[in-house]
Amino acid sequence: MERATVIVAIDGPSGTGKSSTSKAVAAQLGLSYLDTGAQYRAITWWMVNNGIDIEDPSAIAAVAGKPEIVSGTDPTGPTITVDGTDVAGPIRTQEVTSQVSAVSAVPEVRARITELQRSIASDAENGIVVEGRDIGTTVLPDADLKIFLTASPEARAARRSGELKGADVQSTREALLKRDAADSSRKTSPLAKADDAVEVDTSELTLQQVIECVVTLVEEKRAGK
Ligand SMILES: Nc1ncnc2c1ncn2[C@@H]1O[C@H](COP(=O)(O)OP(=O)(O)OP(=O)(O)O)[C@@H](O)[C@H]1O
Ligand SMILES: Nc1ccn([C@H]2C[C@H](O)[C@@H](COP(=O)(O)O)O2)c(=O)n1
Repeated sequence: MERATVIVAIDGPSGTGKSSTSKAVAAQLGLSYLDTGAQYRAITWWMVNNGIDIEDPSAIAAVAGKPEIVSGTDPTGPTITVDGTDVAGPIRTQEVTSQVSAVSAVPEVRARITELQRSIASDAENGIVVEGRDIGTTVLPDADLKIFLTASPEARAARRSGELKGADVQSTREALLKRDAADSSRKTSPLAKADDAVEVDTSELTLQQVIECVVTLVEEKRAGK
């Protein structure tokens, strides 16, 4: 029998296609969509804007509860605001990207954002696709379906360089690997594949093929297979 709601967790390193895949799958299946990386970027943006010393975890922890972060979960037009300000653009700057791993490693930040993520997921009436680094392992360990996307560093760097309009592939590759290493080695809920996640290597797949693969997995779950 087909189940009414479905919770899908999609994790993986940077540039493996989590956001593109999750948005498309959610739109196709009528589910909500949550980009948890955008939430960590938003809190990092707030820390930078408020002059918080990013090198000092206790300073970050002391103010982790202050910013109000609101995520819109329509996959065709996801939104993110901090204290009512639209930060969808500013959270993608190099300044934020280079500091987000340090901010997201602070346990008080993770506790705050994890609580927000669980609340958004439980409010999603038709189900939700939630993408990030620790969704299957920590945020939603009871998700109906867990996917772990991977891709070679070369494929990921080529994709990102294309997005950044010809940025140097080698330095893009190094920056990706540096962020992955920081995200995988932090003590609190590091980037990791859940034991029961389905791993999909996207290196040789088109985005459309990855989307079809995930849609099929969700439909099988919904059908109770
Ligand atoms: N299978 C694929 N083949 C080719 N390009 C892809 C594929 N999947 C995603 N892309 C492209 O790669 C880039 C990165 O994808 P996306 O932002 O979805 O990755 P991500 O895993 O969410 O990254 P991050 O964790 O850094 O936010 C985008 O330009 C996207 O269009
Ligand atoms: N569940 C998550 C999602 C993201 N992060 C951190 C680590 C990433 O480097 C950063 C930005 O994510 P992106 O926009 O690249 O997906 O946010 C995390 O710790 N946990």
